[in-house]
Amino acid sequence: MSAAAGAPAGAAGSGPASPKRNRGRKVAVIGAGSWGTTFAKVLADAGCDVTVWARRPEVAQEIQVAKRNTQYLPGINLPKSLQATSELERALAGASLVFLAVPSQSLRANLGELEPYLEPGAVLVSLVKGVERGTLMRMSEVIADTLDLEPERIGVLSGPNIALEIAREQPTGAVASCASLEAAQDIATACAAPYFRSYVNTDVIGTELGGVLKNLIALAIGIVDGVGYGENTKAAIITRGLAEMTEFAVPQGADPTTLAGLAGLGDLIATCQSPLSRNNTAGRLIGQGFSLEETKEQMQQTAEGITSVAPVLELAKERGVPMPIVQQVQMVLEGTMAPKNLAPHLATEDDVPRPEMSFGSRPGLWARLFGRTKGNAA
Ligand SMILES: NC(=O)C1=CN([C@@H]2O[C@H](COP(=O)(O)OP(=O)(O)OC[C@H]3O[C@@H](n4cnc5c(N)ncnc54)[C@H](OP(=O)(O)O)[C@@H]3O)[C@@H](O)[C@H]2O)C=CC1
Ligand SMILES: O=C(CO)COP(=O)(O)O
Repeated sequence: MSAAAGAPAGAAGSGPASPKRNRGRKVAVIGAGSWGTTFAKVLADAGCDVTVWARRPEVAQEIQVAKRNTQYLPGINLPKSLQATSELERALAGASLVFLAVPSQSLRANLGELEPYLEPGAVLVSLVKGVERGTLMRMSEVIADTLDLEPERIGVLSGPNIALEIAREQPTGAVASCASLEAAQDIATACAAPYFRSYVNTDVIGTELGGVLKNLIALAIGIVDGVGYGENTKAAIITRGLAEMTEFAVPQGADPTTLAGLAGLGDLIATCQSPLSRNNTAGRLIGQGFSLEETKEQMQQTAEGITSVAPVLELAKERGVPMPIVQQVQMVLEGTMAPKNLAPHLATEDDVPRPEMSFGSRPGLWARLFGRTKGNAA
């Protein structure tokens, strides 16, 4: 069992986060889209000396000079101290922590490009919520596979973190995770801004999968919203979606309590409720009758769920885990199921109605989830 999430790192008995704690600490953010730019602001507001890398020089220039990123964060003033560049070497010079905020399908190539400039001992932290097509790897696995780093140098940070809300300094929490609890605490401390606090754990698999899987459920929510179904339907999808996320993640080594926390349920709620969510928005367009291609054309930003559906279902099939909601999302995306039929198929197609929790038929999973076998349940 991984270390349980405790008090937010850096918060114990110390009152509000103090930027002094991070003074002089050089960190880098790779990717200057909505989340990369927002997270760079969080790190700067936590007192770090931050450089964000943008692949387009004009984006780097706008952040560096005007302290704005109008394409991704309209109306947001960025901290004066925030530096930006389109040169990886400059971004990574002296950085002990490197936060990765690019789309999942480009991460492997980006890692290859940045490798020559990494400082010895630098810790890489994925902010990415996707799975690599083809390899079916989570992003921490892609990092390990590409850079051959020890687990203590690979972290993830995830949670209910809609970028624009955080850029407006609306308070929220996250989970920083690493095989080394000390490294997780270090990551959490680096981004401890007054409006952004992180809990820590060593459950990298659960923390990472929470962020990946909630996107798929948010697509389903968007679809039924686009169809015009109401709150009962959405509540059923969120609840069954969490069960589906947990049944998928736990056999892969995730701690069920992680899925019940900020990186699972918390992010699921935020993404399913927010009209700012790109996955939710993409689903809504499809529910309204747009094709997948038309939807992709309309989306200006990354909706990771669209690319994660296939690899997640492949993994689920390999492991014999039923994922009826995600399966139906795939059918709707492929055009083989009408959006209005997603919810009626929601619960089960079994001839005999079954219990809400299906872990009972798999005693090992039941024991992992609840610390006891079904037979000796209190
Ligand atoms: N936005 C959010 O609220 C949150 C997002 N995330 C996750 O963060 C990750 C990044 O998403 P987000 O910032 O929102 O996405 P955006 O679509 O807002 O931005 C994507 C960024 O990646 C860059 N990019 C695109 N393709 C490449 C490439 N091939 N090589 C290098 N850079 C590339 C884009 O550059 P360019 O502008 O030049 O196209 C842009 O800077 C995703 O996995 C997402 O799930 C996690 C938490 C919150
Ligand atoms: O991950 C997110 C919130 O935690 C952002 O969700 P979207 O990618 O759907 O916008």
